[in-house]
Amino acid sequence: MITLRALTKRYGEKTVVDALTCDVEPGRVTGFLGPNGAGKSTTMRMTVGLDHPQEGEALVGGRRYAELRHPLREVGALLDAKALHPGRSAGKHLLAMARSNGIAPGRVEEVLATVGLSDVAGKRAGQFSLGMGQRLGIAGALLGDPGVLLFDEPVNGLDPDGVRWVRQLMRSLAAEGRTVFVSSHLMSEMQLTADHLVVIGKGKLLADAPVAEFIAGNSRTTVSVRVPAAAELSTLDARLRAEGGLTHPGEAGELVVDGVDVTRVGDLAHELGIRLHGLTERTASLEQAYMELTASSVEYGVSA
Ligand SMILES: Nc1ncnc2c1ncn2[C@@H]1O[C@H](COP(=O)(O)OP(=O)(O)OP(=O)(O)O)[C@@H](O)[C@H]1O
Repeated sequence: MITLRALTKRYGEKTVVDALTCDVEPGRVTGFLGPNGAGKSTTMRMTVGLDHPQEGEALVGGRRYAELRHPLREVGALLDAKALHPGRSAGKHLLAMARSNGIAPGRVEEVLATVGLSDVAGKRAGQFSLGMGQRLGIAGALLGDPGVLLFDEPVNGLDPDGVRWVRQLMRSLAAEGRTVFVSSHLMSEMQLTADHLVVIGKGKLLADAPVAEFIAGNSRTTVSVRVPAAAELSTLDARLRAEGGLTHPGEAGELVVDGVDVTRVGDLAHELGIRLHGLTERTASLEQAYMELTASSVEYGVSA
């Protein structure tokens, strides 16, 4: 479990993490979302003792990072996959990490196998592709078999196969009861990977909710209806508006209805004797819900 309590970080005049309070629970994948510069990496860095808050605290299993006796055995993190000694082999890099943290050297082979790098263990990290570097960073996070894991943009630079592999890894780590906190800008991927979301904007908490609840609470479900006869379409349109629905033309002659649920649209068409060629409920994606919520928190956006 990660506990953030009024966590606050300022750089000069700028507050980049602003009284952030939330719990990141074990046994599920928690996605950490927010526009560029929202303060995600800074929050993660403070959780693993690489940055220090001016106020508040970030706790791992109830303790500050500095108080953990064997930090890597309690919390693993992939923060900057490029922060490697380029001349050192993958195996030696992990062995050095194991030695300085009281982790059995045999664990190195295990994590190399987990991330699919066993065959290149002797290769210098500087010759690794972006994807291989990410895998090595993930191996480092897993080395101490910790109960809490943080991954900052783990799928950055990975091919589709690698992206799927990361998704399955995150899910299985959570299924083992670990705390998995992962930041990403890939909303479609987060929708598949995360159970729960923490969303921040300009350092402040914007949402802390299960994925389905977040989507439902920050977007609208619409109904798309297809009526082949133009006269019948306008009759149905008028009736839907009379019911308080908002309508507008969609793609390929469809009518998009907001504010009347799908069963009511079907029943009304039936009552009016109108023939339908399509009736579909359209649920918003995580991306749409996220854009809706964060629209006013985008720091580096291009104004329209
Ligand atoms: N060492 C530093 N000195 C000054 N400002 C910093 C420092 N580190 C981060 N910042 C600023 O803090 C803010 C938050 O940065 P952070 O990297 O935590 O955001 P992020 O949400 O991870 O963004 P991204 O999605 O772009 O990675 C940014 O405005 C950044 O410029």
